[in-house]
Amino acid sequence: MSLNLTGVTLTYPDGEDRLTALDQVTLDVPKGTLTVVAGPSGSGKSSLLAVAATLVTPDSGTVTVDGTSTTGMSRRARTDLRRRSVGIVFQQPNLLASLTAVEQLQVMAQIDGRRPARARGRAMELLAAVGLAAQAGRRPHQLSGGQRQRVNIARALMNDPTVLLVDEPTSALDHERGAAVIDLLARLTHERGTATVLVTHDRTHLTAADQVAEVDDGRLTRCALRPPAPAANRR
Ligand SMILES: Nc1ncnc2c1ncn2[C@@H]1O[C@H](COP(=O)(O)OP(=O)(O)OP(=O)(O)O)[C@@H](O)[C@H]1O
Repeated sequence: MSLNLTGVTLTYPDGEDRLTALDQVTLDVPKGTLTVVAGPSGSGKSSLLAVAATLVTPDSGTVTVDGTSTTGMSRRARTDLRRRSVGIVFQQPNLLASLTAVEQLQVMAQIDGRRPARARGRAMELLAAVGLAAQAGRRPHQLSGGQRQRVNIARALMNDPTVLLVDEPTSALDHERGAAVIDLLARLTHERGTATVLVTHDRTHLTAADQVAEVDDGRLTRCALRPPAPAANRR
């Protein structure tokens, strides 16, 4: 398993009381599979993603990323684990206005102290993987919303993460472009072997999932792993 949550409970302060955002959530996300987490607004989807990203420490339960339990880890160790093993795609691409598509990716490698020439090669390879090789020199304002989200996804893959966490990536896109982004995420997950968690309120995205997890009021109400399709049918 590349990502495992076991008995995770997370509460937030709520006046005199505590609000339970996640209630005893247990979820396994194997490598090379796409888990779609669906649920209504306020059900705990973003909280689940924040805990899985090790950005928020749960009150109880364990989070294991790439075989490493995060229980009792220092903040520094969690940051290192995140940089090494986790890619995060936020809802809004948050691209830097002055940088070209390829530079958006290279910046990630520079932060990690990798060699610029190698980083450029990897950035170009990833842009090609998301269908944007020809747009590598364009700045964000010269790209469509769907293309910007593709750059965002490619950027999250720069550190070759084992775990890919994606928060509502299609909220700013029309249905057709949104579906294309979800198909892309499923393909990249299978090709690159990431353990991917996609959070959405759009139930049409469930069809792309290898595993469907439904959250309601902080509880996992359904979690079903689909049998893999015959090899010939998989893209
Ligand atoms: N920082 C916080 N402090 C207090 N309560 C919070 C905080 N963040 C979230 N909550 C509450 O925790 C619950 C779960 O919120 P969460 O953001 O995880 O839901 P969600 O399913 O992602 O919702 P949405 O689809 O609207 O983004 C909600 O009741 C929310 O109000």
